[in-house]
Amino acid sequence: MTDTAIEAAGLGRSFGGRRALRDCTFRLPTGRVCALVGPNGAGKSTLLTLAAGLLRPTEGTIRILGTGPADARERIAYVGQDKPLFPQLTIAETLWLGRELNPGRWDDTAARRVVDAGGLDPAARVRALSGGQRTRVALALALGKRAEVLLLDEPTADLDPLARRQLTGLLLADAGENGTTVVMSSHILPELENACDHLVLVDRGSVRLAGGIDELLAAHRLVTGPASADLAPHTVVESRTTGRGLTALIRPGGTLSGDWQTVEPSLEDLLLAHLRSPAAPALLTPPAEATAR
Ligand SMILES: Nc1ncnc2c1ncn2[C@@H]1O[C@H](COP(=O)(O)OP(=O)(O)OP(=O)(O)O)[C@@H](O)[C@H]1O
Repeated sequence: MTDTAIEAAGLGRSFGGRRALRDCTFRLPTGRVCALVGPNGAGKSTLLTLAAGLLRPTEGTIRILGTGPADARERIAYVGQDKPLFPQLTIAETLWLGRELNPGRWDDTAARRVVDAGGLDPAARVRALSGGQRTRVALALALGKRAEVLLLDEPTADLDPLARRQLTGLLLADAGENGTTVVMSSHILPELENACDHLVLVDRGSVRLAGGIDELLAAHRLVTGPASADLAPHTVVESRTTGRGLTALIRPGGTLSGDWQTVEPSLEDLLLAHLRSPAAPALLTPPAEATAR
């Protein structure tokens, strides 16, 4: 048994000489629900496909549940953005195939719960489903597999707001009951803030932040003070002069003087400040620190 779901050490992947991912070193403990965020083209899908063993690294290593992704394949469920399903099969036949491909693991109740919650007719053919309905079937297959690590690439992007909330709720309840580790990429920050307890921020192929969301937020302060005040002992992620003086997102490197008004940033404050300041140093809070091999 390992308490590490994913461990990357110096992980990188190039496509035709262009590095999509570089020098990623982080650890994700088991049982966490991890938000994988970053701008378009940051490398999130590349990281998920490396974790799923569908792509090989060109640098470094990635280990899942203490082993290589290929050896962990039965214990991983991956739902990519294209959600490949057989269009000619019905939903019932698709779930039957899931059971046949996962002997000894398949949880029919979990899979059917996802399909039934969307009011889908089991006799409907996949080719007749809408994009959001196909997403539901793909998530039903992933939950039915009873995987220990769920890798979900923008799982809710094509769902309507009600379906998004309902499916996220189902997913989290199922993961909580079974101790499943979930990694999900998304651009919908409020959804992630409510659903996730762990964060990996990728930007331009590099990991910029990794760790528990509470720990990452607690390591930062949003401060406002007079434009002349000194932030020297602290790590400044981003600073701006506004009508109210100087506003900055910092990592305190000691006690802040009385000149500053301070609040804990929101997740959005934290992410946007890091994305606007690509030169700010990366931060991995302790559970996310990995030992480079
Ligand atoms: N198979 C491929 N061949 C060539 N380049 C690729 C391939 N897959 C990804 N890339 C490149 O790698 C970089 C990272 O892409 P990736 O799809 O991982 O980003 P992403 O963070 O998932 O983006 P998005 O939020 O838009 O889905 C991009 O520059 C992309 O063009």
